Amino acid sequence: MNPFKGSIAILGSGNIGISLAKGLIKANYALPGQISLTRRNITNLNALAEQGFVVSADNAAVVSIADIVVLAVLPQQLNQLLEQILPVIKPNQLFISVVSGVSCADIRTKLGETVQVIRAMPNTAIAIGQSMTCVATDQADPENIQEVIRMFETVGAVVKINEDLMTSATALCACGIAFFLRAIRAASQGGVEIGFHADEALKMAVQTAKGAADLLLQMQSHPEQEIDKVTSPKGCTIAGLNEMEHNGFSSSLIKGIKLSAAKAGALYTKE
Ligand SMILES: NC(=O)C1=CN([C@@H]2O[C@H](COP(=O)(O)OP(=O)(O)OC[C@H]3O[C@@H](n4cnc5c(N)ncnc54)[C@H](O)[C@@H]3O)[C@@H](O)[C@H]2O)C=CC1
Ligand SMILES: O=C(O)[C@@H]1CCC=N1
Repeated sequence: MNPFKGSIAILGSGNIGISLAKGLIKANYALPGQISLTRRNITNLNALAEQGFVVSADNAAVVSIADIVVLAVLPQQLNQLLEQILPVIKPNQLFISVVSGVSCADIRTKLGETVQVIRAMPNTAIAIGQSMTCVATDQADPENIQEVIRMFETVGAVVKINEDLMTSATALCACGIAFFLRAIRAASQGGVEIGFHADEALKMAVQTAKGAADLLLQMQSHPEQEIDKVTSPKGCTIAGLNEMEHNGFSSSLIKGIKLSAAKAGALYTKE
């Protein structure tokens, strides 16, 4: 892998900003000294400073020297942040926004038409190189799109999508981590009811979920193909599965994902 040579500023180093920083280091995309992390209260970044990351509360200072700027604050915190950095941005500077519900055009409206804006929607598994990241832009240059795809490919899988699907990607992939985690927790709770200690039930549920995901990834098969191999006629799997469906298992996931997507599209207020 060809490491990135420039400097990266991650503005808003909370859950996803820190996960991204850790993932990029783990993947050898950059060295800690190439990555500046900002946050309102930087004492929360002491451990990362000790690992060699540049830590600062001064967004404008780090943007003024950055080749790539990652916007990783909450949607409701974005306008104030953009006002802070507006005086120091450089023409054609590359901005990667992971902020949900904010378009490339929204960001250019605040920073000016010369900046390059690409949106990325990773998930927290980026910290261990297992993100599903969707990337979209309206008018960024192809070489910048390639660099952003390369960056996120070092920390998981990447799909380039149309920008109008970014809120859907937020629900399915970024929120999706939480949905699958809750499913694993529920399975482990079921495991406790049928006789296992909580720790062993969780371990069994986690490995079983991992096996299910890996089956699909490695066999390139459809979930129902794999389900058909488990459901013996008159057996216990189909009995359990149908009971779950009678109680709305698939329907509940579908409805939750639809609601998340609608909410993701309404998180940002332009003014
Ligand atoms: N958490 C997740 O799994 C994902 C989150 N996102 C998006 O990433 C963004 C951040 O989400 P989280 O990391 O979960 O939120 P968070 O609340 O953990 O992190 C945001 C950070 O920004 C800092 N911040 C706020 N204003 C600032 C400013 N002016 N200057 C510097 N730092 C500032 C806050 O102190 C906080 O540490 C959101 O827009 C969210 O929609 C996208 C994909 C996944
Ligand atoms: O819950 C949220 O709003 C953010 C966006 C995607 C994941 N977390």
